[in-house]
Amino acid sequence: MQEWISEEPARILLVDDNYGNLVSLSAILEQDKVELLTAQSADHGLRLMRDHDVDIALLDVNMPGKSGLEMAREMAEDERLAEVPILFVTGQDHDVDTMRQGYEAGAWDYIKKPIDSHTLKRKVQSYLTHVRYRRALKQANAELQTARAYYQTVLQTTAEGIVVVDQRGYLEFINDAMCRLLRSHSAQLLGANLFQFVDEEPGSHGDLEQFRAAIEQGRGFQSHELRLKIRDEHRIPIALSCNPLPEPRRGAVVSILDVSILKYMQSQLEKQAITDPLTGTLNRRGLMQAIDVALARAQRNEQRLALFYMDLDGFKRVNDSFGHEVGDELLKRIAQQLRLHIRPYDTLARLGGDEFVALMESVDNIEQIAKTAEKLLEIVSQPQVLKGVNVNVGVSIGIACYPECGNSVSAMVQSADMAMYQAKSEGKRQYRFFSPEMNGRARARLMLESNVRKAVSEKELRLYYQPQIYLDSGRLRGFEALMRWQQPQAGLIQPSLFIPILEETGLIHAIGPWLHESAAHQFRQWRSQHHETFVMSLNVSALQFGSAKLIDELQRVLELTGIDEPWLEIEVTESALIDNVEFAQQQLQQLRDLGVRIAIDDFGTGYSSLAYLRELPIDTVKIDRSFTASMFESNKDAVIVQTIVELGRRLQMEVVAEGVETEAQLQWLRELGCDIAQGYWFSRPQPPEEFPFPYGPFRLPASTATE
Ligand SMILES: Nc1nc2c(ncn2[C@@H]2O[C@H](COP(=O)(O)O[C@H]3[C@@H](O)[C@H](n4cnc5c(=O)[nH]c(N)nc54)O[C@@H]3COP(=O)(O)O)[C@@H](O)[C@H]2O)c(=O)[nH]1
Repeated sequence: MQEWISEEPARILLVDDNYGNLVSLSAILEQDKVELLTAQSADHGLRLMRDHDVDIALLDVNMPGKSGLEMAREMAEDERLAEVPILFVTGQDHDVDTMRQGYEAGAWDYIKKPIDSHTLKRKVQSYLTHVRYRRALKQANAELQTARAYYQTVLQTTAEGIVVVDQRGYLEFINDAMCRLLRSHSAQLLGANLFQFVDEEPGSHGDLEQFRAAIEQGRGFQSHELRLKIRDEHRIPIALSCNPLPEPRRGAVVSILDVSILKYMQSQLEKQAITDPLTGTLNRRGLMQAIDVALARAQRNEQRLALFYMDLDGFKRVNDSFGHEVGDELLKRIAQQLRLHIRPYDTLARLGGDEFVALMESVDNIEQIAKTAEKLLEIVSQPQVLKGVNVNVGVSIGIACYPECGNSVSAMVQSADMAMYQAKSEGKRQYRFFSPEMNGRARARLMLESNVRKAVSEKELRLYYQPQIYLDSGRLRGFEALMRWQQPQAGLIQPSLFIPILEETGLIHAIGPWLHESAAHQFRQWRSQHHETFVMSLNVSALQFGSAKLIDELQRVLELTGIDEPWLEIEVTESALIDNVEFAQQQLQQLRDLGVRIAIDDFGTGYSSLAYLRELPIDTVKIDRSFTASMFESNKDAVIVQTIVELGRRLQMEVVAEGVETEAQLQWLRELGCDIAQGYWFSRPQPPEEFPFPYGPFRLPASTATE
């Protein structure tokens, strides 16, 4: 039998009180893919329909009891059965009214007996197809509803504002997040134009126009430079992304994210990157940016700019004496006071340590700048009480001006730095304007500095020795070791030229061990040839004296020589002691405990405080050679020399007169009772091989040698 249904299986209900009709209908419709349900009454048919999903029902119109029409009406009232197509099978010609009643009851069609099998099959197949389409449509519709609900949920619950706009920017859809961002309702917003809510960040590169063009031309676009205007009250930064709608729709989907927090965090990070955490002023990086901007502005407006480079004087002493907490407090206090005394729009920065920079824009003339510098000097020099202690520092200021000092950030900073250095080296607590000569000096210094570094690494430094002689006997008291630089091209270089550089670069610490060892080695060699003990004096600068390593270093040297005599003497200047008397006292005592003798160098040129002669463990006082040189010309200098000699005698300290060049000086010092002399009259400082050992005694002028 040829199959008349080519699609899915179908379930067909046949209802007829006549069993024969049921059999013949079944015979026509029967085939593999069809399941036939038969009933001989309407009620039975209804039961079957409630128990099974029926695709189509063929009902006899006239049946005893409940008719086909009544069954159809009952089906219409049942939601599940109402959609099942009904074909009335009838044996009579019905009038129009009866037919209409049938259709009203739910009939889809009529089929007349005797039944033409071909017509029946075609009709049944056509209604089955219809049923399937309807079911598929329903299914698709249900799926669509689900998808819609899904996307609706996504759209409405996302934190991103999402809108759909037409090509001119009019809003066609707006999600809840976007309504919340704009603090409005979708009903109020739909139909409005998106561009009335968007503007651009100052300094943006035309992002608003590009966004408008992208919407009009159906292109994608992204920006982080746009802002959302909220009720014309304020603006929030947004990240915006737009994508064109798929064809044939015109317009775009725009997603908008509030990035206020992100931008705030970003700005905080940027702020931190340019701020000094201790004082809250700008740091070096911030300052460089500020100078850059200020220079551009000054160029544009043809105005003068002044950069004040400030380095505190005596800050290290505060830190060493009172601790870092007080040091930090002082830096904070100074920053506050500087801020109060510069104009609100001027820039203040700390470059780390005790260096501050103030940048002043639109300054009219040099006098105004000088007045400001004087004010800054005065502010910083004010005594402060911090954590219960009195603190006093000063400041050295270097000033560089635009346009005089060039138009680059580095030129300005370097010039001000050089001028500050000049102010420091000329006595501190003052200000200096940068001058081109400073530049030349700075270059020369830089060259010298690199050469000094080379001198250390290439071992070009030497020790020369100058003898010290007892004035009563002419015997050798000892030697002062003096450093020299044997420069291959320039020859012998005096220490006043290179020792300051060794100190500023910290190289003095690197050469310390070599220097001490060389002197000790020399002493041991000479001591083995000399019949009496003598002293070896080493110069120790303020920086070396302040080093915590000095004691260990000298102990090592003493152990190295293994000579159990008080042979080692160190010469320190008054300024090295006066900087921190408490520390000096401890340091000197430790040296004394090691058996090291202490000499005060250049006595009379510094503070000459009698109190420290009493409090500090001092063995020797050296009269500065400037007094020796002028004691015959200046009565005052003669009195000073006489007083120092007298003081030494009374305090039981040895007195060494430096710079003795003439016999007359020698004679007079002997008459005064000065113990020891050192100077060219005996010998210039010389390399060790120039001294014959045993050395001395010196034959002193006859008239006085006998006294
Ligand atoms: N920290 C260190 N400082 C050192 C070291 N070596 C030297 N120095 C210091 O350098 C300063 C200059 O020293 P120098 O040029 O060697 O001058 C010394 C003598 O040459 C000079 N002198 C000695 N006698 C005379 C004289 O009769 N006339 C005259 N015009 N000059 C003379 O005096 C200097 C010795 O001075 P002083 O040290 O004060 O005793 C100098 O201050 C050294 O301290 C070093 O290794 N480390």
